[in-house]
Amino acid sequence: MNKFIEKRRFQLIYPSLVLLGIVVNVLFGYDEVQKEKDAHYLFSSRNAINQLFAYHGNDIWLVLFLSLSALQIYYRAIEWDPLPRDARIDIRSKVLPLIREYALKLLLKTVLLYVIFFVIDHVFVWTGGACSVSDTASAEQCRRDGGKWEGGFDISGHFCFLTNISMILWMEIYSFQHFTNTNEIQPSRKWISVIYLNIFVLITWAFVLSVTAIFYHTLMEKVIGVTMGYICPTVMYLLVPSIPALKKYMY
Ligand SMILES: CCCCCCCCCCCCCCCC(=O)SCCNC(=O)CCNC(=O)[C@H](O)C(C)(C)COP(=O)(O)OP(=O)(O)OC[C@H]1O[C@@H](n2cnc3c(N)ncnc32)[C@H](O)[C@@H]1OP(=O)(O)O
Repeated sequence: MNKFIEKRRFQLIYPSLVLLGIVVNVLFGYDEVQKEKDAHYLFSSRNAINQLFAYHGNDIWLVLFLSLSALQIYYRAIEWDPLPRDARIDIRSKVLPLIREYALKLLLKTVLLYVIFFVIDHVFVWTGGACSVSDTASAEQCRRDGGKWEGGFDISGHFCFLTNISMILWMEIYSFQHFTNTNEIQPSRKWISVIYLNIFVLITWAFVLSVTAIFYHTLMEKVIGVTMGYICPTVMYLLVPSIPALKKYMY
C-alpha cells in the first residue's frame, strides 16, 4: 500500500473503473447486464450502500477530511519539530497556518463542486432534460422534491462527485505519508487507524463506482463524469501550489 500511495497509483483507479464497465458490457452484452441490474438489489438505485455512501458522500467526506487534517496538523505542528528546543517557535504560530490551509481547501472543494454540479445540471437541462415534478434546474433538488430527473445528457454525478472527493482524500493521505517517510516518522497505531478508516471508505466508493460503471449511464456520460472528477484535485494540489501568489496566500 505504501508504494501504491507513494507512486500516486490511486490516480488510475477511476478511469480503470470506467474501463471495467466497458469490458463487462462488451463481454456480456448490454441487455444481459441490464437484466442483472434489475435482478439484484445491490445494483439498484435504492441499495443502502449507494444511498448512504453516495447520497451522503459529502457528510462522510467531511468527517474523513477533518480527520486527515487533524492528523497532519498534529504531526506537522506538534509531534515533530526538527529544530533544537531553544530554537523552537511556539506551537500556536505553527498550528494556525495549517488550520487556515485546511479551511481554505474545504472552501475550495465546496465552491468547485458547487460550480461543477451547476454545470452538470445545466447541461442536462440544456440538452432537453427536466425534473418530473418541478421546474428546478438541480438534480439534487429534484430528488428532494421526489421527482425523476429525465430526458437530458446526464453526465454521471456519481463518477464526477465520488472521484473528486476520493482524490482529495488520496492526496491528503499521500501528503501525510510523504511527510512521515521523508522525516522518518513512525506514526502511532491510533493515528494509523485514521488512515485505514479513510481507505475503507475509499474502497467502498470505488465499489459504488464499479456498479455505476457496469450498470448505469452511457459511456460518454461516464467518461465526461470521471474526467470532471479530477477538477478539484487538479486545482487544489496542482494549480494552487504552482502559482506562488496563490500558494503564499492559500497554503
Ligand atoms: C458557473 C459560474 C459560477 C462562478 C461563481 C462561483 C459561485 C460560487 C458559489 C459558492 C456557493 C457554495 C455554497 C454552496 C454549497 C453547496 O451547495 S456545495 C454542494 C455541491 N454539490 C455537490 O456536492 C453535489 C453532490 N452530488 C450529489 O450528492 C448527488 O446526489 C450524487 C451523489 C452525485 C448523485 O447524483 P446523481 O445525479 O443521482 O448521480 P448519477 O450518477 O447521475 O445517477 C443517475 C442514476 O443512476 C443511479 N446510480 C448511479 N450509480 C449507481 C450505483 N453505483 N448504485 C446504484 N445506483 C446508481 C443513481 O442512483 C441515479 O438513479 P435515480 O436517482 O435516477 O433513480
